[in-house]
Amino acid sequence: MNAQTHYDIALIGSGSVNSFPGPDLAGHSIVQIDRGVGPQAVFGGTCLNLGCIPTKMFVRTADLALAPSESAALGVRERLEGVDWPAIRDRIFGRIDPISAGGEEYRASHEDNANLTLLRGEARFTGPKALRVELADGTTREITADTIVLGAGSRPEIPAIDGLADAAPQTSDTVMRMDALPASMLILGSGIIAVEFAHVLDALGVDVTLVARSQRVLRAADADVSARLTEILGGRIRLETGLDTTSVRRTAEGVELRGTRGREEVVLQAEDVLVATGRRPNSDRLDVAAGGIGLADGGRVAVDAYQRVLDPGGQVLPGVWALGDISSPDQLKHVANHQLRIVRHNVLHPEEMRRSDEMPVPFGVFTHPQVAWVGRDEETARAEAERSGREIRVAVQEYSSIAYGWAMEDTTGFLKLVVDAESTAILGAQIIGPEATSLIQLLVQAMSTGQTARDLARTQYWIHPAMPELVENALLQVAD
Ligand SMILES: Cc1cc2nc3c(=O)[nH]c(=O)nc-3n(C[C@H](O)[C@H](O)[C@H](O)COP(=O)(O)OP(=O)(O)OC[C@H]3O[C@@H](n4cnc5c(N)ncnc54)[C@H](O)[C@@H]3O)c2cc1C
Ligand SMILES: NC(=O)c1ccc[n+]([C@@H]2O[C@H](COP(=O)([O-])OP(=O)(O)OC[C@H]3O[C@@H](n4cnc5c(N)ncnc54)[C@H](O)[C@@H]3O)[C@@H](O)[C@H]2O)c1
Repeated sequence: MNAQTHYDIALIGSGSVNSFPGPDLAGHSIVQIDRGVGPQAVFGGTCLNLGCIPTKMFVRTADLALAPSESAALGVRERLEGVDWPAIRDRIFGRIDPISAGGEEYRASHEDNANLTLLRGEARFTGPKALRVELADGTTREITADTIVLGAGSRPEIPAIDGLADAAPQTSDTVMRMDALPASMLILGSGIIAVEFAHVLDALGVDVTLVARSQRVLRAADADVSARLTEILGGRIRLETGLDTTSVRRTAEGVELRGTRGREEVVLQAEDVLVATGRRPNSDRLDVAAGGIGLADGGRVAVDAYQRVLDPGGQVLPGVWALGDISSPDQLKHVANHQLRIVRHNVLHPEEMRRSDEMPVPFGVFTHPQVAWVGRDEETARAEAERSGREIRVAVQEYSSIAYGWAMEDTTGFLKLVVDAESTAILGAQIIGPEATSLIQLLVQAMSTGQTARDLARTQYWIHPAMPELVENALLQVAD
């Protein structure tokens, strides 16, 4: 076993925490420990290699593949002549893989990183602020550090369903690099990953069946939005809602999923199965208990609003910080990036620390149509208003009521805006429809800067006839 090496700063991970080093830390000794993500244990974290970036490149491709089925309503006859899966996959990873490799090379050997040691392997706590790193070559290193920043992320959770793990299901870690598209795919789960991949695979010609325990997909969204998406996806793919999966088996033809709906037994078959039932934080792989670290719900590392790690008694563990999926209830890249900036600031300026929880967190779901939201849904806002004795106002604006909606011939999209009736403070907004993930940003900005619906509607020109008129018209409903 090697002697213990002490560093000023230990960083765990190469996703969001990879933005921690910088020229202003040149006088500090830093060790960055990274096991890598996915089957190839690649550098650079989930978003770049297995998450946001490749999925959205697939989604853009899928949107184009869907165009012929949508253009008919505008009097344009188009035909999809084919889908070249290897070309689609290799365009995407041909761009991403060199970025991952270049990022690793930069950390490992560029002079900018002369004060940084990169260890490719798995870190585990052996004591408070003490880590053992198992390197890829089987050797180990013992590390201690004054400051430890945990950015170890999360991984797909395979639920404890009879036979599922043995059936070697696809997950988001593997599905984007398949050798060939299957003819049919079962998707287990109905959250964000499930609805994004349902769109991608269906648009590329796969016969998709989505298996949901609940009656609606994307239940994290407002009930009306979730119901609308369920209706729309139900017109494109086979939706098996209200189904409790009891077993999954590999068969000679592919996979067989058995489940129950009430007293009815349901058997579904497909060439492959994709599991999208949530992601679990990697706190177990780090053995955080040995480091004296406390856990919050779902295996998350417990942190306070300054991203300081807490012990099991809720006390701050000095010098230990966490960010991103390992500690956050919102497993989103923009949240991880924001928390990275907060941690970096707080480590460098302990006398003027910043909180990480002062802005509303927006969600953008890149299915088809897109869904996005920020703040409260209608049901939550109503319940809160009832408790506080305040009143809310709700505006619903259909895309079909604005000029650009006519141009798009959109018949299903809408924005729902919830405001405080008196002040017109924006409490929440939900959008389902084209460019929802961009349109929501107007409302994210207003909520983050404290602009009311009245201010936002009346203190600027709104370009006519552009899509933001959807937002303007909803604001005008509540801004009198
Ligand atoms: C399919 C998919 C699509 C997504 N799309 C979006 C999207 O559109 N928008 C969005 O905002 N978010 C999206 N996300 C979520 C987003 O990818 C994550 O929230 C974000 O990447 C988390 O960043 P992180 O730095 O916390 O963790 P990661 O980027 O996962 O980094 C964790 C790092 O820790 C390392 N590590 C783990 N355990 C150890 C250990 N014991 N020792 C050493 N190293 C270790 C890993 O190698 C990795 O480098 C998506 C996720 C998935 C799976
Ligand atoms: N566009 C984006 O921002 C984006 C895209 C993809 C992923 N992500 C992040 O990744 C996280 C993980 O995504 P996800 O879709 O796996 O999780 P999720 O939490 O969005 O959805 C999980 C779904 O699986 C269901 N489920 C859980 N156990 C089940 C079981 N045994 N049988 C059937 N269904 C079961 C849940 O009811 C839920 O519908 C998301 O929470 C999100 O934060 C974000």
